[in-house]
Amino acid sequence: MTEITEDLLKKVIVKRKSDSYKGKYGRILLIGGSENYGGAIIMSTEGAVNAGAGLVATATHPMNLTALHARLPEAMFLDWHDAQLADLIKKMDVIVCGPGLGMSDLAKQIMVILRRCCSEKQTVVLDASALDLISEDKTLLPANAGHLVLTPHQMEWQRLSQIRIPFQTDSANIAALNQLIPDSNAMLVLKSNHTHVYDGTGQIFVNPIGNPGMATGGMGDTLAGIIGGFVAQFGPSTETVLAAVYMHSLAGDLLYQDHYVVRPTEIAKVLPKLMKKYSELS
Ligand SMILES: NC(=O)C1=CN([C@@H]2O[C@H](COP(=O)(O)OP(=O)(O)OC[C@H]3O[C@@H](n4cnc5c(N)ncnc54)[C@H](OP(=O)(O)O)[C@@H]3O)[C@@H](O)[C@H]2O)[C@@H](O)CC1
Ligand SMILES: Nc1ncnc2c1ncn2[C@@H]1O[C@H](COP(=O)(O)OP(=O)(O)O)[C@@H](O)[C@H]1O
Ligand SMILES: [Mg+2]
Repeated sequence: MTEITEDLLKKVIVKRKSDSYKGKYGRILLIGGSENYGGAIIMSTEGAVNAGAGLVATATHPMNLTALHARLPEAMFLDWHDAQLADLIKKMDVIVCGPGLGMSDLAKQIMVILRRCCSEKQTVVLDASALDLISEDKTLLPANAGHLVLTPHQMEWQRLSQIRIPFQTDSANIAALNQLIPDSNAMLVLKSNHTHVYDGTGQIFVNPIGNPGMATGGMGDTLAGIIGGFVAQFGPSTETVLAAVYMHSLAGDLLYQDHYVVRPTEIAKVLPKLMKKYSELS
């Protein structure tokens, strides 16, 4: 097992080249946010924008439009009922699906569209309801994606893997991941107070940082957006995902020094400054 270290941030977060434009930092689509869970996809989107994705679009329930744009005019919006969703998915480098998506028939249809439209050039990050929908119907897994990153908390992983929380050992988790997705391009980010990350080749990484101030609704939604934003601009490697996991907790620890509770939106807020610092050390 390998501990993720700060050095990885210096390696992954490189200085931006003068000779570049938004298209060089990745296109990302975030899908989620039903009537009751609009905040989830807004927090994910905030994670992706502040992590530096070049172009960000959000497909969500139309009632979230005003709130989304009030916080994030940087994000493009698509009504998730719109038939253009399929074409939009095809144009993206990264798709994050699940935060606040819910378990409705429409949510299932969206998963079917995602599975049909994603391709080997793309990374799909699956979180929250997307994982729960796959637990109910494994055929919804977007297996054609070039890279898949699953980000369950322990209960979501229990539903998906059928391994009860006390029995979620590294060896059991690796076996379940390989059974679910035989492709070595899949990663499992199993979130907890010490998140373990498994890549498809059997390597195990542990995140040694983070704090209980981060036990706040929306913290995982934000992480999914940060992972997506990192992959969009730094490429779909194991190191990129590990750096995103570490950066999320590092921001949390920084805030926890003088905050009793760490708000997910505050994590997103400090990202650009922290990323600047590490890019100058690279
Ligand atoms: N602002 C918004 O819009 C927000 C919207 N959100 C959206 O809500 C949707 C549902 O997601 P969810 O995570 O809230 O619910 P679910 O998957 O049922 O898990 C809770 C159950 O699992 C159990 N549990 C055991 N271990 C656990 C662990 N380590 N971590 C967490 N839970 C653990 C836990 O046990 P208990 O608390 O009862 O002890 C409980 O029984 C999803 O779409 C998400 O994106 C949220 O992100 C919040 C902010
Ligand atoms: N006690 C803790 N110590 C460190 N990190 C924590 C702790 N509690 C929660 N986290 C982090 O917060 C996030 C919670 O994710 P999740 O349960 O999916 O949140 P949500 O669905 O509400 O957005 C994970 O990244 C997890 O590692
Ligand atoms: Mg979650």
